[in-house]
Amino acid sequence: MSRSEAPFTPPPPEQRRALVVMKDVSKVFSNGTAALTGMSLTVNGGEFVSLLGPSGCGKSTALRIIAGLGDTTTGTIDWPSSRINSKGLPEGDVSFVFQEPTLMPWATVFGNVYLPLKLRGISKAAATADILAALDRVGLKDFTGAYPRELSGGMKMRVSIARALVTKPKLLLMDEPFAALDEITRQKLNDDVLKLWKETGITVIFVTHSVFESAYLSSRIVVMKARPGRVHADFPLQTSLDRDAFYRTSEDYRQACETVSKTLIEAMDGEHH
Ligand SMILES: Nc1ncnc2c1ncn2[C@@H]1O[C@H](COP(=O)(O)OP(=O)(O)OP(=O)(O)O)[C@@H](O)[C@H]1O
Repeated sequence: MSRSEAPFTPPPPEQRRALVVMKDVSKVFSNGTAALTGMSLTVNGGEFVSLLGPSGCGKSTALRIIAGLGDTTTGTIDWPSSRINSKGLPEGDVSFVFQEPTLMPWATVFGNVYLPLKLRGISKAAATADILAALDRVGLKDFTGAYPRELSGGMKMRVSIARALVTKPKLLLMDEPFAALDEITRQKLNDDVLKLWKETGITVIFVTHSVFESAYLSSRIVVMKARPGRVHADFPLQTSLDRDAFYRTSEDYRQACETVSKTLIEAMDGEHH
């Protein structure tokens, strides 16, 4: 990537309308586990927010609740800038990418990306342009006819991202999407996701265990604390540099990693390792 590109900057104010507002959310599972308590978080349009924290601090639970994949015990989730359906969910505005690509092995790359549109009753002919555009975005337009077994782990994850993008969501929720990939593939996918974020203006909430990954990707970091899960720290991460291979070896990045790392250690203070 050339150094002449615009530096990494947070989205302009007009994009920064609240997209999702989690207010005082608690979650107690039926076995009595208090996964979240009093969690409040407002994510604005155009942000790239990483949720970071020790194992079991409720990152996935928070993401699933935002996605409507689980109820809150108390508290509310509001979508101030979305149209809400009868289930209280923002119709079509949210997509989820899991750690496992969860592709259908019997369907081609094209068929896998078609699925969310098929479920909405859209014909293949009407969906084709959007499917190809989503595959192009993740660099897979030459693999439409391939089957998942023919793809590498990174490519499978790209298909999973294309499937999430094909519905043109405002918000992309990613739960440790690259944790199972090797380091080089992971860095490549980090760059691809950043490019996607910059080019489309999509809002991302990204769950990760990695200080380095969160410091590389995010415009804002939310560090959570465990037992019960809650927000420990919430801060923006700005830099004068574009985030690319040069950024990875820059002083700005080193400082960002140090800040995130110190905050994470604070959040884990008192835990037994
Ligand atoms: N369906 C469930 N039933 C009971 N307890 C659950 C359930 N799902 C999660 N938990 C518990 O809730 C707490 C938060 O879990 P969660 O998976 O949200 O944490 P996490 O921060 O994403 O963890 P990790 O980083 O290890 O993935 C944990 O103690 C977990 O064991």
